[in-house]
Amino acid sequence: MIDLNHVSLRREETQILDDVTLTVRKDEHWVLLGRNGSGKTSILEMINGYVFPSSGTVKVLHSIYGKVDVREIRRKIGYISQSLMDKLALSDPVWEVVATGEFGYLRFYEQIPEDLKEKAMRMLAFVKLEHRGTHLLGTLSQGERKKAMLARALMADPTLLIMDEPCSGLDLFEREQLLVTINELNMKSVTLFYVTHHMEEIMPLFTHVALLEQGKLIAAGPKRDVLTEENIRLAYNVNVDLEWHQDRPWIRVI
Ligand SMILES: Nc1ncnc2c1ncn2[C@@H]1O[C@H](COP(=O)(O)OP(=O)(O)OP(=O)(O)O)[C@@H](O)[C@H]1O
Repeated sequence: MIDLNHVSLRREETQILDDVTLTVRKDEHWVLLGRNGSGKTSILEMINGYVFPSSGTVKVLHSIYGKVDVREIRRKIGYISQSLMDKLALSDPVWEVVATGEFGYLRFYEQIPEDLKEKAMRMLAFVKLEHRGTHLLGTLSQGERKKAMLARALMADPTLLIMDEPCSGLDLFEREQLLVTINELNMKSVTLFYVTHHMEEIMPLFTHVALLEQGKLIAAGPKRDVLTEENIRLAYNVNVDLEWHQDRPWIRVI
């Protein structure tokens, strides 16, 4: 699904990524963790083909970037981020915003076919937001907007779904609701690549974790191997106690 092979990224004097090698296979769901400025967004932008490495190769969905039309690959990638959320039209009905995901548009300027509306409503039902379908996006709570964005990403039936801090800004209730919906994505044949600052968001469906520190991967692999108190101390320079509860990691700073 994703193959980063000895990837480095430099911008002027800054070494943003330093020899990152990471393989994400089908049927795995990954979480990328790391401190502010460790290079997480840079990795996501590389996977989306918006940024090219200074050295190394990026292979996504069996295609090596630089040798293919990245727009073709992007059609199979769902990307959920705050910057995308900021571009969606708050004055449009939710179902219409969701339907734009079919083509990757930001807005429709023509009549929308009825079958597309029905599909958008089905995606809204999957994220349990059908009852808000005819409301305007701007009237939804932050959590509902994130769910709408997830429904929009699912319209194109992505092979890979990248989520950049989808729970940021959500209260406990909204966050848990969104996480339950994300956990239900294991019913679909989509590979998840999820960035967060909060380890308790690592829901049971996630299988693997990668830990970045100052542009270097310090650990990557099955979640219980990577999420150790020692690795967390190395990545965050904080001593923690770690416990697993209902297959989610919970940490306590000590
Ligand atoms: N175009 C650029 N030119 C110079 N430095 C850059 C550029 N883009 C990113 N950086 C630097 O690279 C580092 C990694 O940035 P990146 O946004 O990938 O980190 P991040 O882990 O996503 O951070 P956060 O958790 O705060 O979102 C940061 O120090 C950032 O300032």
